[in-house]
Amino acid sequence: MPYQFKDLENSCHNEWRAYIEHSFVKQLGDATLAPEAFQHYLKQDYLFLIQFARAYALAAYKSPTLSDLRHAKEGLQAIVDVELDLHISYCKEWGISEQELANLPEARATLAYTRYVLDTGNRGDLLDLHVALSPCMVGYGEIANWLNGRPDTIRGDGNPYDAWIAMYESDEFQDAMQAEIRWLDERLADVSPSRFEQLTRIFSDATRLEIDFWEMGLKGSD
Ligand SMILES: Cc1ncc(CN)c(N)n1
Repeated sequence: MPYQFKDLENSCHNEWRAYIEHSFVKQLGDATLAPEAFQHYLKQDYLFLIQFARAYALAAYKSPTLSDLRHAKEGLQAIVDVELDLHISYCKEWGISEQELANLPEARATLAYTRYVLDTGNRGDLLDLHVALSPCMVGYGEIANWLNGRPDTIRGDGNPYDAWIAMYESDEFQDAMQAEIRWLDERLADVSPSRFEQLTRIFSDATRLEIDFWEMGLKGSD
């Protein structure tokens, strides 16, 4: 049976569910999240997105074919033109200026996650890098869908975090997520069991680092 992206999720089912259904996510959905926790998360996420844009640029550099290059360009564009733009205007609404964002120090959880992905991409090939990027791209789309299916989730004006959910349920983000899954499904179909084993380690590491990112937001850790 050829491997698929779903097999990566299944290989670390507990960590994946702990990431998708984290308390930070639940509180964001039912509007009980402390505003300070959200603001801390937003600031660090700006720094995170800048490093992730670099990782997509690295994917472009590592692309052997025009189609891989286009895929990397779409990932970079989704972060720079869609997510970061929305993020900056969203931060303004939460009282965080672009100037403040530009001068922030990175929290340890941000450093650990982003440098892990960049290092994995530098050491490995394009598939290693995309597997390391996938909990970010696929996870947030899945989180928006999971929140929408949860009875406790509040949508609309009654939830100050509604715009955050809207960003990740948007067609643009969901399309980018599906494109990433398709790209991975095509590549994973050809890998051997031992190669798949190596990739599950990368996927599990990146998923655990996503969990740490939520924890950093909840605890306000630097
Ligand atoms: C930490 C984190 N992970 C994922 C995403 C979604 N691109 C994000 N904005 N921030």
